[in-house]
Amino acid sequence: MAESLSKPVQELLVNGGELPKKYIYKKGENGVADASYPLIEVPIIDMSLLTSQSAAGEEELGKLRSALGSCGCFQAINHGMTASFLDQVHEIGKQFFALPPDEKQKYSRTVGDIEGYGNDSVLSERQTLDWTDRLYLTISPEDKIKLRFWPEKPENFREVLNEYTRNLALMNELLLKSMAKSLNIEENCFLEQYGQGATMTARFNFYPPCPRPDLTLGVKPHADASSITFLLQDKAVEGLQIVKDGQWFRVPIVPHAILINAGDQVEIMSNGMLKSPVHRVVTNSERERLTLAVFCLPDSKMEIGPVEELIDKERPRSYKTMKDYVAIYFENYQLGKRPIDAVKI
Ligand SMILES: O=C(O)CCC(=O)C(=O)O
Ligand SMILES: [Fe+2]
Repeated sequence: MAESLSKPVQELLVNGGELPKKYIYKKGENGVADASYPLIEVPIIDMSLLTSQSAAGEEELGKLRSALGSCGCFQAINHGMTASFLDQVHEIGKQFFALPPDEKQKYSRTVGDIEGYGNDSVLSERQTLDWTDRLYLTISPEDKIKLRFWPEKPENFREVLNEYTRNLALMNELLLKSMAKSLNIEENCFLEQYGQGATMTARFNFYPPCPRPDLTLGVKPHADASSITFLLQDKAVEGLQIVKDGQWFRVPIVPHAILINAGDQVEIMSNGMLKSPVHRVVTNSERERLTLAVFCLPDSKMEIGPVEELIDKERPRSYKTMKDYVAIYFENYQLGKRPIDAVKI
């Protein structure tokens, strides 16, 4: 079936009316039970300690390894960005979604492209759509940026997003090295698989209030195709949930921390020692929620696979080596499969 575009979620219920069927899961089918879910304790990691040669530095590397090896995520603090700067990053997203529909539509994505403003791609008639509108942008490298999708309002949008990108690019490099060190392998092992054409993409996720949280999902369960994902959560409104040991948990908000999770490509490169967690977003009937996810992706022309030093008798190779994991990801995602299973041995 050819892809079709649908009306922004934000505009669906402005004049009242019924929740459209294509957003509705059958009772219970969205997996959201009536009972509330427990909060998970997400480890907090002090980024400034990761480069320290001290005992505290060693300890932080140990925490990093155990966080990514168990729940697959952690809250990064002391990351070098001020609270007021992160508030600005959040604000540019909020202000964009608050613009009149005509203004936002100037940046609409087109059929077959994921970049730009829009909502879930309609790829099959049976698909249940996510209750969210998005603004999806390539933010690095510069020559892959498509400025026609970058809002001109608010005025500081481009400047703020560029500065955020520069900060996260440095953090990505620091983390890839720290992850390698924490696994006692040469610090450039993961970076070497990155290549020259590595990219970063940003996705502003806007979740309008939804009258039936029991029948919808903000984002259906998935793990990320990235190597590393940086999530700037909404400071005031919860919604993210994560699977650990087969159970769903709510992810707490830590204001001005960046929630960092391993994506599938780190799980693959680390031969499964670091985990790409399955997560979803639930809706709520009262408050809108805005988050910004930034995905770091290795060069699609590079071969990605488990680092040799992490393969041995006790831990045999668990994943194939491949190029362009993102393409494999979307092919399988559309078929309703967990993409990483397609590259498991
Ligand atoms: O909005 C969130 O809390 C998470 C969004 C997410 O999982 C994604 O954009 O991949
Ligand atoms: Fe995600």
